[in-house]
Amino acid sequence: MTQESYLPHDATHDLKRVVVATGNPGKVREIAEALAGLGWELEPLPSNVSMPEETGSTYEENAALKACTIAARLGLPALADDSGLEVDALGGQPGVYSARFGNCASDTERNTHLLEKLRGQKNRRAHFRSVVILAYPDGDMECYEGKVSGTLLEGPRGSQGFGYDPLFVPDGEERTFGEMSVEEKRPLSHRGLALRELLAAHSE
Ligand SMILES: O=c1[nH]cnc2c1ncn2[C@@H]1O[C@H](COP(=O)(O)OP(=O)(O)O)[C@@H](O)[C@H]1O
Ligand SMILES: [Mg+2]
Repeated sequence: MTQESYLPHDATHDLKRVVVATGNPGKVREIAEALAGLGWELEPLPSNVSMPEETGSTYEENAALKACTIAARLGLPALADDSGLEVDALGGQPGVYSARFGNCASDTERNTHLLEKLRGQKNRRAHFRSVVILAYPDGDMECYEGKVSGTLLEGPRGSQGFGYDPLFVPDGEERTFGEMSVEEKRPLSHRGLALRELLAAHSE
C-alpha cells in the first residue's frame, strides 16, 4: 500500500488535537519527541477506550485498523504505528507478530525467546519496519513507512527504549537502540524515519 492509494489530505482537517492510538508507552515517547515541532496537541488514548485487536496480516492493515477505529470512536484525528522486527535467519519472523512472539508476557521474555531461537546462528541480520497511519474521523488516511537494518547481539545491552531495542545494533553504529536516548534513536529508527516523512508533509 502506498501513500498514493489514500485520499488526499484535506487542508480543512482540524489538526490541532491528535490522539496517539497506542497503549505502548515506548511508542508514545518516541512519537511525542519526533512531532514536538508541529505544535499539535498530542493526546493519549483515554483510559476508558481500548485498542482494537490486531487482526490484519500486514503492518498497513493493522496500523489502519488501529488509527481508523480510534479516529471514528473519538471523532478526532488519530495516529497509529504498527511495527515489527524481521529476522533473516527466521525467514522474516516475528514480523507483524512481534508483539506476541513466543506468547511471552514481557519484553525481557521476548528477547530471551529470540536469543534462544538464534542460539548458534551466525546470521544475525535483522530489520525493523514501521508503518504510521494518521486517520481522520471522515475516513481519510495518510500512510508513512520506515525501515532500518542492523545486527542482533547475543545478549541484551542497555535499558533505554523498549521491545527488542537492547538486542539491535543499527548499521553504522556500535551501540544498541537500548543504549540510545529517544533523541539519538529517532534519526536512525524505522519509526523515526516514518515520522520524519509525516513531519515533512505537515510542515509544507
Ligand atoms: O522501535 C522498536 N524497538 C524495539 N522493539 C520494537 C520497536 N518497534 C516495534 N518493536 C517490537 O514490535 C512490536 C510491535 O508491536 P505492535 O506495533 O503490533 O503493537 P504495540 O503497539 O502493542 O506494541 C513491539 O511490541 C516491539 O516488541
Ligand atoms: Mg502489530
